[in-house]
Order: sequence, then structure tokens, then C-alpha cells
Amino acid sequence: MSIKPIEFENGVCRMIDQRLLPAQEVWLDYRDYRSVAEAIQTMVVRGAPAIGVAAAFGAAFAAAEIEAEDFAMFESQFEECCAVLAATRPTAVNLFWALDRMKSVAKANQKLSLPDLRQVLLDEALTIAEDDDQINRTMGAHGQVLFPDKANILTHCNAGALATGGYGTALGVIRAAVEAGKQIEVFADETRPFWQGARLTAWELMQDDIPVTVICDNMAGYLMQQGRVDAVIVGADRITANGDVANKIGTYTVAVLAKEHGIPFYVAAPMSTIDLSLTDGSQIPIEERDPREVTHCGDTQLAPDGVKVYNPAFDVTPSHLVTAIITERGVVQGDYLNGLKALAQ
Ligand SMILES: CSC[C@H]1O[C@H](OP(=O)(O)O)[C@H](O)[C@@H]1O
Repeated sequence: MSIKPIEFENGVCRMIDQRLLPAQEVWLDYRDYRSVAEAIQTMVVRGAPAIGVAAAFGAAFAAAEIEAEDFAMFESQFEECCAVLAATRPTAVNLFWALDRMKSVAKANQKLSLPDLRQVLLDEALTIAEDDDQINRTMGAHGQVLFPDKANILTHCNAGALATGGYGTALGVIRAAVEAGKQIEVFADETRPFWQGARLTAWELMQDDIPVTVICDNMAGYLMQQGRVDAVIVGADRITANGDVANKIGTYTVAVLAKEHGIPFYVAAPMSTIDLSLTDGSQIPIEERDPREVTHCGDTQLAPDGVKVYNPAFDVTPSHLVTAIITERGVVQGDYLNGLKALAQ
């Protein structure tokens, strides 16, 4: 079934509050770009593709608020609003891809009346959301052939329907394998400090009756050492031209462990996550988040007041640790520089 975390109806964008899952399913209504920006920054909505979809609706709301006598005046204000959305989180390139696409569509339709321009931009946001679901299903079909029947798959964070327009990237490949009749069992890293694995991946997979076992992040190596992991699959927030992969913190650790144990390490991501403007992962901005995410779990204090905290939300896995990159345009292995460039043609 795979949930759609973002819906749009009658001028209102509804997003499930992913901070409250799995305990509560609460949907929040959004009608303006600033509140959408806050939802992205506070991780009501999260996951690279989902962030792009949310930002697109945010930009459409911005267009609806702007009053301008000509396109130059509209464009100037529209760029300011998009800059507010762009400032929310720095790592997932899908955010910037979506905003650039909305700005390009505005420029391409600058001759339209303001009401018609607003409608075109809303239609573009709806297209971005609808396309994402199909992109994930196509990606799933490409990737599932890599999984043998009766495979135990480890995943990190949540790269599922909740992180996308629906269906998921890494979890989309898992869903596609199950839909192809394969018996797949999933081990989900809890993924501290935001717990996307324990809270979101486990919830999603149980909704679909896909067997899932939650493990602490520090258990992944022991599981591999026991021979209980056949493959690893994760999502991505930004992939550079050489195939380096920025993803949730802890992904690099899992990739090194997989290499040590001769386990394939797959990355599933749409073309909108691939940033050919960056030559390698050292250039990817890594978000650092509130120390409270580390020192507290809800109201429970886990570290002394005043302790120093380092809370990078992502890390970068070098391409030599990546067995294959799965996209909606096909699977790339080995020569990522030429392979990704060819897919992007
Ligand atoms: C297909 S989601 C990609 C990516 O986004 C997540 O980060 P966050 O939960 O902080 O938005 C995680 O890195 C996923 O793998």
C-alpha cells in the first residue's frame, strides 16, 4: 500500500507529521510558503525527494501570495520566497532541484497573466509529486533483480514512501522485490539520533506486511559477521559526478562494514538526487542539527547539561564502497563518472 506523505487538495497541502510516527498519525495543513519552510526545517516532512515535493508546493503557495504589476517584479519576489525555502536544509539536492525547476517554469511562462502563471506553477508542483511515485516504481523494477529470493536486506534510515512522493527509493526496491514474489526480510537500523529507521521504516514495512527487524545502529557489524545480511540498500540525499554518496549519518559506517564482509552495498536514488555539478563528495554541504537531538529522546535526557555535542545529519560514502547506484533510468556500476553522465543525457 505505501503511504503518500504529502497530499494536495482544495488549495491545501497536507503532510503527515513524521516527528510523531509511529505513535501518532497526525496530518498538518499548509497554505503558505513560510510554514512549508518550517515543516522542512523541523522535519515534519523529511527525505530528499519528499523535501523536493514539499518545496515545490511551497513555491506554488509563494506565487499565490505575490502581487506584481509585471513579471520582473513577480520574479524578484518569487526568488526571495524560494530563497527562504532553499535555506531550510543544505544537503538534499532535491530541494534545490525542485526550486530551480519551479523558477524555470515561471520564467518560461512569463507572458501569462498572474492568475494563469500561478496555476501553471501549481500544476508543476502537482506534476513533481505525481512523477515521483512513478519514478520510484520504475527504480524499484530496475533494482529488484539484484536481490535473490529469500534475501535478508539491511537498510539504514528511511528511504521509503515517507521520504518520497510515495513507494520509496531503497524501500521501493524492496517493495518491488516482494511484488515480484521474492521472500525478503529486512533489518532496519534504528538510525540515531532522529530514529528514522526504528520509527519510520519499521512502521512503513509493517503496514505492508514486509517482515522487518529493528536493530541498534551498533549491531549491524555483528549481524554481518554472523552471515545474516545478504545485501545492504540505502537512499541518498546527494550523489556527485564520481558516485560519492551523501546519506544519513551512519551510512558510511555500514558501507565500510559491508565491504569488510563482502556484502553488496546498493544505493537507490532518482536522477534528481544526482548532482553532476559537484566532482566529489568533499564538496557536499553537510547539515549539522540541534544538539538536543543527541542529548535528548523526547523529554528523556541522555547526556549531561552543557556537554559538547557534534550532530552531523549526514555523511559521505566514497564511491569505491558502492556496489551499484540504482536509478529510474537504470543501474550504474563501477565507472560512475561516465555511467552517471550517460544516464543524465
Ligand atoms: C529517499 S530519502 C533520502 C534520504 O533522506 C533522509 O534524510 P532525512 O531523514 O534527514 O531527510 C535519509 O538520508 C534518506 O536516506
